[in-house]
Amino acid sequence: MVEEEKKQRQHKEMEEEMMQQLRFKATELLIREEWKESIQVYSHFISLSLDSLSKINEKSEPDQFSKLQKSLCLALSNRAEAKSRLRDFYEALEDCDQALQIESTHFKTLLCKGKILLNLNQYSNASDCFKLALNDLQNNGNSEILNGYLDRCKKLEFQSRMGTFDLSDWVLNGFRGKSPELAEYIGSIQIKKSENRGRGLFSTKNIEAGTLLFVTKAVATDRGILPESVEDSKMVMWKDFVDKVFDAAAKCRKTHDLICKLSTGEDEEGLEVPDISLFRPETGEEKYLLPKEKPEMSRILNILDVNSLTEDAISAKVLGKNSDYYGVGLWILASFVNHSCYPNARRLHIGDHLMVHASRDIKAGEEITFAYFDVLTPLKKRREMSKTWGFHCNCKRCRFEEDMIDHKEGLREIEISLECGSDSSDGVVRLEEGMKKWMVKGKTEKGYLRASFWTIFSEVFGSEKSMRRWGRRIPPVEVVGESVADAVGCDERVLKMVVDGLRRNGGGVMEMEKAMKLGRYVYGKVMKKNAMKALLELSIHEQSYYN
Ligand SMILES: C[S@@+](CC[C@H](N)C(=O)[O-])C[C@H]1O[C@@H](n2cnc3c(N)ncnc32)[C@H](O)[C@@H]1O
Repeated sequence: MVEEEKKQRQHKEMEEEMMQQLRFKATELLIREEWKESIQVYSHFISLSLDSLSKINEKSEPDQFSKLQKSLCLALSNRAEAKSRLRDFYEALEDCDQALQIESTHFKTLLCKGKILLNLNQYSNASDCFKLALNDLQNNGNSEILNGYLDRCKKLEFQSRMGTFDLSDWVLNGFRGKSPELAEYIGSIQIKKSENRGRGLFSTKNIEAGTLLFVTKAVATDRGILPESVEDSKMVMWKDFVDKVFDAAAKCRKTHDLICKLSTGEDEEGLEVPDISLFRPETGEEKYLLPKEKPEMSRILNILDVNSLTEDAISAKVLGKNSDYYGVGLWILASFVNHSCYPNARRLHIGDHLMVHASRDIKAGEEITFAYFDVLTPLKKRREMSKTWGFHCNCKRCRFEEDMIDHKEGLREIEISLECGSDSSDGVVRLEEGMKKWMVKGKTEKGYLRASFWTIFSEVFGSEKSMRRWGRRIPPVEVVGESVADAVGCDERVLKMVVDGLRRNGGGVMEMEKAMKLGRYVYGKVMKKNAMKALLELSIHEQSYYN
């Protein structure tokens, strides 16, 4: 009997020794930031601890039980930290919850959980964690850090609720340092059926130009500065990007299910119309679930073909990056926005966030659209581009121009001379005089046509020689610019030309106000006046600024 007891004690001691060594090893790997290896060792330790705990009677061996529980809690907490570093957020949250079941106020775990929730845009849940940690006695000396996190949660929660974003400091600092931390936000929008274009995003009230419509964080992005072999590099980036999206869908049920709601380009009319509340940052399972099934690679590829956006597209603006920068990404809510050749929204890329704002005034119930390709081009070119996207754009502007080209003499000739690349600067005069002859009276319709022949307008307005020749026979730059901006939304090129023109003409306060108005169309109301002024300066000197 004594012999048996001795054997048992020896076995137990050996087991304890082994666990101690495992714990040391795992901690060492964690300190060395070898996350994967550390997770493996912690997992071994955790399963041994659970096994030992199941064999101990809590009542007869309370000290041993409590000691084991404590080290299990710490191991779960550390494994959560390592998993979160690998962005396995949902698995990490499961570990946090298990640790908190053992010790509901465990400081390290609450801090880790709060940081993960903040990353997942669950600001108020994150805030609850930091508050609990702040109340905990173990937080000795960490109050400052916790209060810092609480302030961030408060700021992001406010942004997310009110849609008040301010990029002024970052802009005025010349985009130095990390891009500002942004919340996700959903303004006055809803998803509805769009006539002949599957589903689309619609405004639920009248919206003023510049107002933010939504801010959303990428599921995944891939970016870089493009070297010489551009196409090869784009292919490598695309593969990397596909893997990241697949990985994100495999790790989280909510992401997987939302991605699966996106169009694969087939049978769009029959697709379900999801409720906008599904996309709110705080909507989500309390339990952090893995997808029911593995994502289907062929489906993901089709979805990415139809929905991924490039950051450097002409209809977008990436703040704080130089011009040879290329980025591709998937932003779920933005994937419900259809294209129009007279779009009323624009996108701004800040870090991983996409901010979409009204680039013209939008009426309640109107569909929100942005341009998938350059819309400052003639109808024929736009037709070619929408074909490569797999659809035929039948928007009001396209229908109007089709009718004009078919019935008004002279318009097709201007288009052809522009296509031939010959000196077509007289085209602006032919167009302006043609519009009088063709009885094009509306400001919007004039804006449509001027937008289509933007290239020749910019050539004439940009050349002193052409201005001397044609200048008196065409409207001033700000009239043309404003009509284009009001009809098809402003664009950086339009803005630059108008600001240049105003400056050349010695623009005063009124002119500056006009430029500021166009600036808000391009960048949205996300910065104060002085930052916008600095940005307008940059749009003029962009080349020298980045060199
Ligand atoms: C990013 S999705 C936009 C949302 C999509 N309508 C849906 O129901 O999920 C892009 C697809 O929408 C359709 N689409 C977008 N703009 C369109 C337009 N102007 N005319 C026709 N179809 C359009 C095309 O099928 C395109 O491949």
